[in-house]
Order: sequence, then C-alpha cells, then structure tokens
Amino acid sequence: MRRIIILGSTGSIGTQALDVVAANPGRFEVVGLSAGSNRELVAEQAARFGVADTAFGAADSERLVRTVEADVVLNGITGSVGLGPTLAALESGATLALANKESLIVGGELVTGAAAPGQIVPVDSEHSAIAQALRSGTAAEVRRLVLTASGGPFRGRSRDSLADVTPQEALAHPTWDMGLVVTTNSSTLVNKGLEVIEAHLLFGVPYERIDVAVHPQSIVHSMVEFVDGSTIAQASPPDMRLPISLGLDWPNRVPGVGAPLDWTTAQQWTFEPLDGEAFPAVGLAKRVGLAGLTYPAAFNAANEQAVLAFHAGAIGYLDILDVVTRVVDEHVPGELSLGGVLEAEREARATADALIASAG
Ligand SMILES: NC(=O)C1=CN([C@@H]2O[C@H](COP(=O)(O)OP(=O)(O)OC[C@H]3O[C@@H](n4cnc5c(N)ncnc54)[C@H](OP(=O)(O)O)[C@@H]3O)[C@@H](O)[C@H]2O)C=CC1
Ligand SMILES: CC(=O)[C@@H](O)[C@H](O)COP(=O)(O)O
Ligand SMILES: [Mn+2]
Repeated sequence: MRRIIILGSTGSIGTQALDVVAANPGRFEVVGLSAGSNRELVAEQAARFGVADTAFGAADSERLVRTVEADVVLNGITGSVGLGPTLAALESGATLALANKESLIVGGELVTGAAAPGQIVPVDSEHSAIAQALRSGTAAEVRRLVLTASGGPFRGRSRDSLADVTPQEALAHPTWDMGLVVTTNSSTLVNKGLEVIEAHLLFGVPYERIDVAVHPQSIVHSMVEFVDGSTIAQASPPDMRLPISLGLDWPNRVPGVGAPLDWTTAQQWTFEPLDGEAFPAVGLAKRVGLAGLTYPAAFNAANEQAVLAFHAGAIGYLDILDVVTRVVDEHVPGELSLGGVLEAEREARATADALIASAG
C-alpha cells in the first residue's frame, strides 16, 4: 500500500487523484491533504479518506510534507508557490509525482539537483507520455522529443483577431477540463512553452531537439523520435487519471484507470505545425530556457500576474504576452539559488504589475 500526500487536493489534479484512490481500494493510503483556502472540501475529503493531517497554503503544505511520512507526494498546487513543497518532498526522500510544473521551471537545476535519479515522476500528460516511451530505452538513443499541443480554443486564429477575446472564451479548452491558470496558459500556448522547459529539465534533451506539434484531438500525448528513425508515441483518450495513476504508482500501471481508445469506430488524428506568429509563447519560452539562471522564474511570474489581471478585467488578452515579453526583456538575471529565484520573482511580479497598471 503506497502512502500518499496530495497537495492541491481540491483542484482538478487533486480531485482526480482522489478518484483514482477511491477506485482502487487497498492500493493507496492517503496520509496528507493540502489546499489553498477551500477548508470545507478538504474537511470532506479528510473524513472520506480517513486523513488525519491537512494543511492550507504553501508554507503549511511544506510543513505537512516535512512531518508526515509518505512514499509519494503528488504536487497538484497551481503556480510557482509550489516550489517550497516540491523541494521539501525531494528532501523527504519520497517520490515526487509532479503536476506543478511551475516549481520545476522556476527552480530549474535547484530542483533537478535535489532529486535522486527517478525521484521525480512527471504527471503532466506530455511528460508522462515521454517517460512511458522511454521506459525501455536509453538517453543516447533519443534524437528528439515532440510535445503535442491541442492548440487551445484559438487554434487557426491570427494574432490580431485575438484582441477582444474574453476570459470565458479563453477558458473554453477544446479537450481538457483543468484549472483556470493552466487552461488560460493553454490558450496562449504559454503552457506549451513551460512544457518545453519542463521537458528539457526532466529528460536532459537540448532545446534544439525539442519540438512542438499541434494535435487538436489530444490523443497522442507526445512522442520520442529515436536515432534509427523510429518514433514511439503514447496514445490514450484525454483523461488525466492515467498519468496521475502512473505518478502515484510508478512504474506500475493501474488496471482500468482509464478507458482505452476505441478502434472499432472511424477516427482521425491530425498534426500541424505551430503558428509561431500568432502564438509567440513557445519561441519566447525557448529563449528563456536557453538563457537559464532566473529567466524562467521571471517569465513564469510575469505570466502568473498577467493571467490573473486578464481574468480580473484589468488587461486585454494580447496584453498577457506583451507583459511577459517586456518583463523578460527587462529582466536582470540573478544566481540560481532559492533566494535568487524568490528575488527574481518578486521583481518580475512588480514590473508586470506596473505594466498592467499602465495598460489598464
Ligand atoms: N488540471 C490538469 O489537467 C493539469 C494540471 N497540470 C498542472 O497541475 C497543477 C494544478 O492544476 P489544476 O489542478 O488544474 O489547478 P486548480 O486550479 O484546479 O487547483 C489548484 C489547487 O492548488 C491549490 N492551491 C492554490 N494556491 C495554493 C497555495 N498557495 N498553497 C496550497 N495550495 C494552493 C488549490 O486550493 P484551493 O482550491 O483551496 O484554492 C487547488 O487545490 C498546475 O501546475 C497545472 O499546470 C498539469 C497538467 C494537467
Ligand atoms: C492535460 C495537460 O497535460 C495539460 O497541460 C495540457 O497539455 C493542456 O493542453 P494544451 O496545452 O496542449 O492545450
Ligand atoms: Mn500538459
């Protein structure tokens, strides 16, 4: 029985993780739950799963991870505020089932350097797909990684045509039902940019060998191309319970966790290149990833501020990327230490807030 702590238990990832636990009695024991502020739902979850230890906020989540013994910590918190809990989970020696991509991206080598080999199991669907494709291979056999992107609700649109899109339109993701920030990031393609950096950090493949292909059906979750010209793709209906279950029980597969593809009906899987003019976020993220140091932290922090400002009605949709680009351009990088990252984030958020105020 694996003892698991679920951070962000009230969100999309957290509630689906609890679905997996409930559907597999005797396989997992939930020993800790945390959330931001939703005390009512956490109390309900704790009663249902018999959990004694709960926490609220990032610092308390960190405390939970440091004090409750667990085999796996699932980090399903949104935002770079998940960095402390991610580092605490790695220090505890537990497996880190990582949905909170922001903590890896802002922490970079601080996070990978704190992890033992195999200690981080990716939950993000693309990175889970790559980890599955690499299960029997070696890094030397990999020629390139291809991350698939749904293209979001605005696929096929020109940049100019996006000026007046509303928060409601940005949240209409074509294939996934997720939290507000990651859904908005999917629409701007910032999510895919963050995922390129995440793939580089997790799998050690250089940026020039990480590509993005737009695949609107979200059935092929990513691919690994090998040196002999073979490509292994992982395919399944879009359902996060599959990568979550792998994160909780790696390397075991949990029987029946998701429905398989139906090969008895006609279907079409399509792939197209990313329109980098309409969606400059992936190019910007690669630039930021290559620059390293605290650039990814500044990129992510500016985006977090801009996304919230867009949903608050303070800026327009195109302002999101404009703010992020300006913050990155003005960023003076610091050293990659915990203090350096926190300071870079503080500065980036302040610059972003000033730009937001002047745009509004
Ligand atoms: N949803 C998905 O399918 C996917 C998500 N991810 C990643 O997983 C992470 C979670 O996404 P998702 O579940 O969609 O997001 P949600 O917005 O649905 O959930 C976020 C969770 O984080 C909690 N939280 C927010 N702030 C804090 C804080 N300061 N301290 C502790 N907990 C906090 C929330 O608690 P409360 O409810 O109390 O506010 C909630 O439980 C993100 O990094 C996202 O990019 C990656 C791939 C797919
Ligand atoms: C389910 C998942 O992993 C999300 O991060 C997903 O990637 C969002 O879809 P797109 O960013 O491809 O639109
Ligand atoms: Mn993803």
